[in-house]
Amino acid sequence: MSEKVLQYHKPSLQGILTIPGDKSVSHRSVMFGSIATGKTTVDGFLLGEDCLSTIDCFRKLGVKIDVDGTNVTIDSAGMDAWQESTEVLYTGNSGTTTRLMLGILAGSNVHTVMTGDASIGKRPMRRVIDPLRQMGAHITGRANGQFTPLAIQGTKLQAIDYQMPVASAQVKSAILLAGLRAEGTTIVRESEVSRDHTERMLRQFGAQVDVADGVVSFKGGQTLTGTHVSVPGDISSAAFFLVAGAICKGSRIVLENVGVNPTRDGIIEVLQNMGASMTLAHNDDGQAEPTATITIATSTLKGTTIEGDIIPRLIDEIPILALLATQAHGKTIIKDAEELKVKETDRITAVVDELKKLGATIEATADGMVIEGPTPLRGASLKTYGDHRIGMMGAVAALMTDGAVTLDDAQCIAVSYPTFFEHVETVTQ
Ligand SMILES: O=C(O)C1=C[C@@H](OP(=O)(O)O)[C@@H](O)[C@H](O)C1
Ligand SMILES: C=C(OP(=O)(O)O)C(=O)O
Repeated sequence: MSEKVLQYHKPSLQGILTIPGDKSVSHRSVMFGSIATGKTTVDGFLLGEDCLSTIDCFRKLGVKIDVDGTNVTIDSAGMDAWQESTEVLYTGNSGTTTRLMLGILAGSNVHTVMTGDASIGKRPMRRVIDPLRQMGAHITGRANGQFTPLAIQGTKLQAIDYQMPVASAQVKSAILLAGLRAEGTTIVRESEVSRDHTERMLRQFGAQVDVADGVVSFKGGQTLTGTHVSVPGDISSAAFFLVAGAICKGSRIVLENVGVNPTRDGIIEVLQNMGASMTLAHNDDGQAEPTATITIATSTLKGTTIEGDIIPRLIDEIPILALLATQAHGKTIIKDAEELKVKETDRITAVVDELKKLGATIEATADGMVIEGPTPLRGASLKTYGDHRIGMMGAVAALMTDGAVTLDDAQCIAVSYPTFFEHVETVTQ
């Protein structure tokens, strides 16, 4: 654990930031490149610890992966060429790595054992393993497969027609990746659409995927061919600076290369609804994942309600949106977000407890929280719970407080945004 004391004296934020690569897309670029036959080149890769865990897992299966700055090259002879690892595949803090790997490994021809850190050891895996078992997967783990460590014996799979019980791109993606090796057409039905990076990337690697009215159909037995992937900037990382720019007095910052995939852009809609001074310039570069340059300035904000099908489009942004709401006039209600309880930590409890220490008026509900603003924030000692997004929420709050904010563990931020504090320095100078 690395404690960090943050004292910024309420700066005005100015400057331009290029937002680092999207975590979801970076993971998938390595996974798809390792499954595909031939060479895959990736630019803009996120060098966050979670994505490095994904690289490490595939290297242990014998895939050749070179990292040169944010350029990654994956050379694979296809998944039938993978070798059984004598070592346990270690997924660190990454739910995305653990859950998508389950789908991939279920239909492979290798036996693997996979585990992660203490946080991963508490996150539910049956949501993925249940549908995979219906497809014929052989997976065992603690509590009948609910928790890591997990053992996966790759085998032949059959397609399923699956109605998603929760809005989760990790569950959807695991099923689709297993479906690649399954006999028949795999169908995943979503009542609320979750991020669609897997569907987009399958097409980039040459597969055919049909999507209509929340129903994804994918014929098994298709092969993937190596290609080039350009990773957009991560809107979930940009979120911290969007909020910082909106709530710090006298600020105007420009965020370049922000991924604005419509299944991820809920925060833009919320900022607009709350009255933020924000403009978007879309880049018309024909990439699989759309990007934009976003300019944000200090804003007079009003409270809002965040609920229903926008939740999957901003699920990882809720901690920082809660901080934003402490500076908005009136009440902000966040509901339908019980998924927050099964992230790196219980993010409802963590957000409410830590923002209260800063003086916020905030209460937890069964499926979200209610925040009343605007409230001046004061310095305090905060816990991150080892959760990168709680750590960054605390660091952005420190830009507004009179006294210092101390984070008990700032190292956890490197999971998704290793250059976060450098970027804070850039805009506070
Ligand atoms: O598929 C992905 O890359 C992700 C999906 C989301 O999780 P769920 O699928 O559990 O909602 C999100 O919270 C996570 O940060 C990344
Ligand atoms: C929930 C997150 O990631 P993961 O599920 O991959 O650990 C996140 O990045 O906020």
